Amino acid sequence: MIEISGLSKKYHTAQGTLTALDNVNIQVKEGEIYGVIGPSGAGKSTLIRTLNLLEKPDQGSIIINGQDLTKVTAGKLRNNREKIGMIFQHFNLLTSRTVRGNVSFPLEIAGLSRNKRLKKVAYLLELVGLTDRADHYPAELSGGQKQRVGIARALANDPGVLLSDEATSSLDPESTEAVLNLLKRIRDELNLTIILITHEMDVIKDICDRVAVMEKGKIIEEGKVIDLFANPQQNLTRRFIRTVIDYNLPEGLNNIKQQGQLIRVSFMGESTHQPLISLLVRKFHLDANILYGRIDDIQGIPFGTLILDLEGDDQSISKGIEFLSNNGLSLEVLAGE
Ligand SMILES: Nc1ncnc2c1ncn2[C@@H]1O[C@H](COP(=O)(O)OP(=O)(O)OP(=O)(O)O)[C@@H](O)[C@H]1O
Repeated sequence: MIEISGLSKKYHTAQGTLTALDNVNIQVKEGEIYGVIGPSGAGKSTLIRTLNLLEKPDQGSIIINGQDLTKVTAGKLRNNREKIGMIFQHFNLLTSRTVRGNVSFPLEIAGLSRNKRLKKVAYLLELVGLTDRADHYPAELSGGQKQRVGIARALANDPGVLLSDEATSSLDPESTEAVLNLLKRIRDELNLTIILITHEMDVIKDICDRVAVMEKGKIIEEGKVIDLFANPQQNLTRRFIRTVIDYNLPEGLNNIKQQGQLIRVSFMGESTHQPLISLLVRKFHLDANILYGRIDDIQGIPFGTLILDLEGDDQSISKGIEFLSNNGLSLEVLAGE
């Protein structure tokens, strides 16, 4: 369990004081993949650097398994760092070492015997599917393979926590999928806790259990990924969601003469199995014209979006909207007559 409480960090520059982290509170459960998403400058890297013990926060605590990392003395820093693995956007591999040499490096620093190192490296390369590349140099690998070396190296000292800093941002879609699948697999096999920072909502949608949305150093929204998709509260969250699920009315439909009240309905899981729209029409004597609809898949859960043009008297429309809302659908009124 990771408990980040009241974390704050200011930078004092010639231009003035900049608040990079502003009272950040996050709890991550063991074995969870927790995403932090935000635009450039939101404070994501600063958050990772404080978790990584590369920077001290001005205030707050980071408690991992009962120990407050912000209170760790210099002598114990290395021990604690070993328990937190890290992977990077640009891999940070040693170009003059082979794949084997790169994965072996943290074990050499930890003082493991040659025999033990060889065994451990062989196990790690097997785990990430790179046994046949052991004697290659980083320059001879694809981006996805380089990141898998980075993952093997990060796992060398058996960390309980893995920090991922934009680890798929410079990869093509196929390699991104392979790396994300690998992260999911090692989480399952090793019961790792993963904190992942990204500016890509696709990554959050694919592998995160929960997510925090960051803006200007603050967490502005937080929750289960599926709940955030179904019912985003903040404009920034909606903007991120629209990068993966574009639920705006397609352009060609913008000119259609709307007859009644336009609403966007989002539904997921159980509610996709109920005939709520036909119930709405029958119960409240409304006409519902479906202008647009799509069903996406979020981590195996169907997530649907419909844009309806509801026609009827005002009171029936209000009651109908209430009915949909009471039945677990998330609604947004787009425009009225
Ligand atoms: N060492 C530093 N000195 C001064 N200001 C800094 C320093 N590091 C970060 N900042 C500032 O703190 C704010 C948060 O930066 P941070 O790098 O954490 O954001 P980010 O969300 O990771 O952005 P990006 O996605 O572009 O990497 C920014 O306004 C940045 O300019």
